Amino acid sequence: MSHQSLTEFDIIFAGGGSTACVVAGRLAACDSSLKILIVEAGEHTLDKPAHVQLYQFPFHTAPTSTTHTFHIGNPTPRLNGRALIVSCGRSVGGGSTVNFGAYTRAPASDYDDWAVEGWESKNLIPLMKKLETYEVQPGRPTHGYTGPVKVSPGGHKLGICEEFVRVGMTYHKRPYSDDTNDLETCNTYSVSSLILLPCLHPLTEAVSAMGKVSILSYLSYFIVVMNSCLKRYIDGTTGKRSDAAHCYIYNQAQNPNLQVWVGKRVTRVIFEDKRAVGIEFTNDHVSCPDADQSLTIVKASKLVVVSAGAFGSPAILERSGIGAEAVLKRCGIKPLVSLPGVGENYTDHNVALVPYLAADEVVTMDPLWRREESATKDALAQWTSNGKSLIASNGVDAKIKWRPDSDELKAMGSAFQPRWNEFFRDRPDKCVAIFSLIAGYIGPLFGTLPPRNYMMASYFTLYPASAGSVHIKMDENGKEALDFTTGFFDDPSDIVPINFAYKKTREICRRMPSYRGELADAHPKFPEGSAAACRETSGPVDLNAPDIIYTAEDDAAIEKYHRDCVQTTWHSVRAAKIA
Ligand SMILES: Cc1cc2nc3c(=O)[nH]c(=O)nc-3n(C[C@H](O)[C@H](O)[C@H](O)COP(=O)(O)OP(=O)(O)OC[C@H]3O[C@@H](n4cnc5c(N)ncnc54)[C@H](O)[C@@H]3O)c2cc1C
Repeated sequence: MSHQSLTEFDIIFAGGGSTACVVAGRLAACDSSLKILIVEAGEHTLDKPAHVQLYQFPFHTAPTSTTHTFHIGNPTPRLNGRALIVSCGRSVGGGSTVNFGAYTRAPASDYDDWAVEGWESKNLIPLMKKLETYEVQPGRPTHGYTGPVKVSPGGHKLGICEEFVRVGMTYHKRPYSDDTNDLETCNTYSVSSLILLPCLHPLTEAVSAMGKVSILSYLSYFIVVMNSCLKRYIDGTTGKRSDAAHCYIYNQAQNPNLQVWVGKRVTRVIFEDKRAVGIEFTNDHVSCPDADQSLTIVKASKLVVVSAGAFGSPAILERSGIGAEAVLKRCGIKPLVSLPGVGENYTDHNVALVPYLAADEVVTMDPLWRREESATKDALAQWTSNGKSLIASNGVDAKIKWRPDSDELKAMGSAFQPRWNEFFRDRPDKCVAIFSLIAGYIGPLFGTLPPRNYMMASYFTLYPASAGSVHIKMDENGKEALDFTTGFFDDPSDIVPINFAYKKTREICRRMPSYRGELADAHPKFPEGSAAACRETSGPVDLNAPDIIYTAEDDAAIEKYHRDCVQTTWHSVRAAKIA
């Protein structure tokens, strides 16, 4: 889909990622006479297995990948001198074609907090419904049933993830909920689908450990769980990823007025006075390494939309003379509009992925992620025949949107209390972090580990107080570069829930039947003789086992570990303020 016949358009989108595909696709479907151009740095994704098969998402993050753009942050003492690398999608459909495909909606209060008329949750829910076909359960008031984006459980039931939920509900004493994406529900465990029936032991534990309401919730888990699942952007019939490009653009291939130019990097927006009339672009050096870098202009009569994501959009605006005067001056760019917010307030979620050893007999994603030929062949055969199998899975089938209770808040100490009081306490739909289990290993030791089963505890904070920035700068050779400050852990309260989450998720994992110990090389380095020392074991501890007691030295090891290892959740936002 790249008819390069038109030379002048009504509307041009600078950047062809998730947002651009939805908006351009809807405009084209509404009025097919509109001449619309999407200019994208990356390549087409139409029907490419690497994009439509969800299990392949970790392969895109490899350092040699051309479907991600890698941005190197400035080294910071908060991360023990590390220069954190944050990547984002680079192809038609952007992040939606390479991401984990996890269906996670924000709570209603996130929208209401904007306090912008017309953008309250009550006005946005109808649009969210219009977007999706929620294949999971009928008749849910905040979900949609006729939209192009399919939401389903995906291909396979991962029992190991259900262990995480079952232990979480009993040991961590939180109820079960089958829908944590209704814009309200929080602090409940949710699971993929039932494999394990409750044995008497955990049920008895639950009865003694919980109040009456929790017991009812626990019981309801086993009643509703047959229908429930962690949801994914997957078409439940075909088993293919349901991304913005396939759902909004590629399905309009018959419309010659909707054009997508790939391998083109937008340099700036062209203005006449203060009216945007077109864009300037060149060949993208990653997609087309041998092509010339000459500049071309294409005109738009009605609108130019800057839709290049959290990194691309501020850079295009600044190159166009829109931004903070000091930044523009440093780069020798003539100012057009002074907008100091451009490139400021950069935020991302802070994640740690902590590996554990898992039993030989459980099903994990490891054989597929290790690209083992026979496992992949079998899974592909099943997926081709009925859209099911691990090919349509991301390996993440269990999670809790976690809010600390009073004991946990106390255990976290005073450093988090002001943030809790000011931001979370009176907003019960906002969680502090998401804990989840990944059925397999996807960390930096990928490819070097013995071929066995792994599982990873993943925890990321949802509302870090720290913020960074993304600007353009000139390097010592006079070439444009990125001046990127992640801001991670600049606010001292941000690391507190992360440190706590290590301990809590470790307690959950070591009670799971499939637990076989920690992958010690990728855990905190606890001092010699510490009770928290990590090791391989033959099985889990008892559900009632005492928690590990961490000394002050152990706590210091956990904090160092997080400063050394915390990474992006690839949820970069807020860097293209427009007013
Ligand atoms: C690895 C990963 C995992 C994620 N997991 C999830 C998940 O499970 N669930 C979820 O809901 N979200 C997830 N996300 C986040 C989600 O994908 C993004 O929030 C979303 O894609 C952002 O949409 P966007 O349109 O703002 O930007 P993008 O989708 O990033 O699109 C921006 C596009 O602009 C292009 N571009 C940039 N600069 C230029 C330029 N100068 N010229 C031309 N083109 C340019 C880029 O190549 C890109 O295609 C994940 C993201 C990643 C990367």
